[in-house]
Amino acid sequence: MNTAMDARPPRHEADPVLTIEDFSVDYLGANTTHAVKNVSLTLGRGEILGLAGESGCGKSTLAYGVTRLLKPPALITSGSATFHSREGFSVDLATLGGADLRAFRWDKISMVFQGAMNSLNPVISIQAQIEDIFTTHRPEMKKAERVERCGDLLERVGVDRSRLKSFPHELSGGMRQRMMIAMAMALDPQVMIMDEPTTALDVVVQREILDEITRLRSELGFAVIFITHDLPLLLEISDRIAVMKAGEIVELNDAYQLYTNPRDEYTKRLLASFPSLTGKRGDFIRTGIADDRLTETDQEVVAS
Ligand SMILES: Nc1ncnc2c1ncn2[C@@H]1O[C@H](COP(=O)(O)OP(=O)(O)OP(=O)(O)O)[C@@H](O)[C@H]1O
Repeated sequence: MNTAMDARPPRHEADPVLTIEDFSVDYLGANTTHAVKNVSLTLGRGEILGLAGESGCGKSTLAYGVTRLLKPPALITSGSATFHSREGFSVDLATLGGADLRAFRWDKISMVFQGAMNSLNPVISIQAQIEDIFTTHRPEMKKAERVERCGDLLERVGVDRSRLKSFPHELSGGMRQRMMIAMAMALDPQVMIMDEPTTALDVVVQREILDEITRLRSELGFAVIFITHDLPLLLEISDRIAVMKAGEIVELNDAYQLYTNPRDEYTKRLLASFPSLTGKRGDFIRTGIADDRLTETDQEVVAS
């Protein structure tokens, strides 16, 4: 029976923060690659959307394309990406150029890329590197406030503020990646795109950072596009998951629905390729994070 609740559009449609429509990207050359083909999706405000799919299916190209970071031979051949600000305005990212686009990227949409922690400048202190974001984007901010904010940011991601004086080589990989996440959050963006942000880290550190991301998302309300080929990880942290294959989204659904009732053959194969997902359901719920997605019957299965 349809209730008033059922009639309501899903949250991501009712309150979108990013709308991607018919987005296509080619890499031009003797053998042109159609890396992203007519992708449409809507990211809801505060939502974690997982983007899964095997290596080379176009996940990163989509992320770089949407944020206009692609360089030739990449060419956006169709579509648009529109950001809907919580302040009430919408902007087609294609209409932004140069300084506007750079400002927009830190301010409204920020990114954490795989291996980004290795691109930190080794001879500049952590403080100076974070402070630089404020000096550039918030020039009116006073020095004392900048330093205070740098310390707050580090603490937000679980790094002691005394580390501000350290240099990148003095921090562990996990700490450096936390610092990248802190930097991406510096200007309170409404969307964060994370491309394999924890892949290079050991599983314990990876787990800590993922918990941190989900906690901060609840606290600060930003939306995340989380890209990885690690489907079990996505099932734990995502509200919805889009599965990509050969440049196209073949399935997009609520994470739990996708896990329990995959519709596309490729999604089924992807799920089956992770042994831990084919065992008892308790194997999949590696932490308590996803417990609230389970029905009572599922809870009994996990408990037994
Ligand atoms: N600079 C480039 N020039 C030509 N082709 C490219 C370039 N970068 C990526 N491609 C191709 O575009 C397709 C999509 O690649 P992309 O890196 O977006 O996939 P991905 O799903 O993010 O992979 P991974 O998980 O390995 O990062 C692949 O066929 C890849 O070979």
